[in-house]
Amino acid sequence: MSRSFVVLGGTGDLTGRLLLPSLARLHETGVLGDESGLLAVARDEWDRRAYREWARGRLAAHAGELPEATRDRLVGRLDFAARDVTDPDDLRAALSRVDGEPVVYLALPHTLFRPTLTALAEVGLPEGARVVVEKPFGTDRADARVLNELLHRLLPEEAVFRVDHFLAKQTVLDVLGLRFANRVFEPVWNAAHVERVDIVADETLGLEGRAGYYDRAGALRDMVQNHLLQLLAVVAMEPPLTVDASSLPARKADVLRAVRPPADVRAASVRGRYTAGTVAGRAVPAYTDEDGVDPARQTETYAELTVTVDNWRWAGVPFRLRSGKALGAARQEIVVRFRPVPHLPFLDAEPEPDVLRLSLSPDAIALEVDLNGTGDPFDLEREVLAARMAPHDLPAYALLLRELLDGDTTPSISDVEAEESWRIVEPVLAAWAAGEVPLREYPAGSGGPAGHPPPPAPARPETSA
Ligand SMILES: NC(=O)C1=CN([C@@H]2O[C@H](COP(=O)(O)OP(=O)(O)OC[C@H]3O[C@@H](n4cnc5c(N)ncnc54)[C@H](OP(=O)(O)O)[C@@H]3O)[C@@H](O)[C@H]2O)C=CC1
Ligand SMILES: O=C1O[C@H](COP(=O)(O)O)[C@@H](O)[C@H](O)[C@H]1O
Repeated sequence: MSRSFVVLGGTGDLTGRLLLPSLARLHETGVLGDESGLLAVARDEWDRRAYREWARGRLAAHAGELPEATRDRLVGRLDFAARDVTDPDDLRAALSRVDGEPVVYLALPHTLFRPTLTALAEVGLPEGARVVVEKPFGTDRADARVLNELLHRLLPEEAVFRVDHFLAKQTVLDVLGLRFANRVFEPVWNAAHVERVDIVADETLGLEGRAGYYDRAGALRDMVQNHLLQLLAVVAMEPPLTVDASSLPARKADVLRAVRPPADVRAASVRGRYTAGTVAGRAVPAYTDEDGVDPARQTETYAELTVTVDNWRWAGVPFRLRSGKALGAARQEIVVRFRPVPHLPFLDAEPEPDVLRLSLSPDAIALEVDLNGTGDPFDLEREVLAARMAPHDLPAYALLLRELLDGDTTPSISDVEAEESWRIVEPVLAAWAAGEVPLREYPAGSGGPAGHPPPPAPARPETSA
């Protein structure tokens, strides 16, 4: 049976910047066979020719490394339907354009998942269909529950793919290898040896024309509720029996169940929004001056949250999650800080405890340790044992699309995880909405809201081990 790929939200930023380039790669490698139909759906009054022109431009901008002939082969296969996907008749008409088992990808603003799945449940899907839902999975926990019910009415859980592309990033996959394929880390991977964990996703990008989605999401829903909590889950989970769809999501779900939201949201969270500034020499307007932003929504572009994982392994260890837009420096990393040694046999020395940095961009791992220096043999000096990984053959989105086209849900978020993640952030969203935590302003290009510096930068430029 042939497969078709249907993107609902086929003119959006995600489709143009990440999905089309990934599809072009997969088409080239044969994962996406020539028999597969490719259909994009959005409300724009375009025809197939106009859509192909748009797609050609997106591919030139975001997949320039692929030969033009490769990009053109994908473009030549694209079909477009100008339809409202929340309308069952429109959706039925759009789906009737493809044959075979459809993979229906909801590349839509999160507020549209419910009306779209409701329409899809009315239209129905053929045997063998799959549904892919982007993040954040709904608007809150109640909405996520409804989404899960709608999905389960349509399909078995094995045919549902809740996307979190951070799970397909190389360093995140490397955390599994590092922890579970080596003897040295796991014995110290617990509260007895780890003092704190920082999970950071600082971006230099601003809104990038995405107000339609972002202004109703904000940094907490856009990054913390999903990507950063998934990183926390991968770092903190118990060893899975096997790295597969039955074990990995279940072990992550255990961690998320154990995460305790902060009792004092005011003390444990920071909420910020950028004002006008300069990022890497580029003038950035204030968030509130961006097209489509409604300042009355008080949407945050910076979110920070500290939680604990209340289980045997992690009791008492703070996990600080932080993400912001239009910051001065881009940084994506997981930083594991170890406790000091129980007794230091070096008189007068006050070394920093060990730090393990797992960098997602670029993909690199660095262990900062204290060694006897090159000068006085009994003095301590900070050294960095570092490894930088060559890029994966496939970028994260292409890897995810390959897995979902194969029907492997190992890197998917389970229904339980999706709902638990909302449970964790909901008290924070409620406190923020009630104005209990001030919305602090920070200039674009700065380090974030004043008084909340990022975790210390690496000890010194990395050298390859
Ligand atoms: N952009 C990114 O970097 C990333 C985005 N994501 C996720 O992807 C999803 C989409 O984000 P993004 O692409 O940025 O959002 P955009 O606002 O850029 O795109 C939304 C798309 O949905 C379409 N759409 C909206 N309403 C309807 C409707 N009723 N019927 C049919 N089509 C509709 C829009 O077209 P039109 O309005 O013309 O109908 C457009 O094609 C979000 O869930 C986001 O979290 C995930 C990772 C990265
Ligand atoms: O999901 C999202 O992720 C991107 C950051 O992902 P990256 O792979 O480019 O690091 C973020 O910019 C966007 O706001 C968010 O929707």
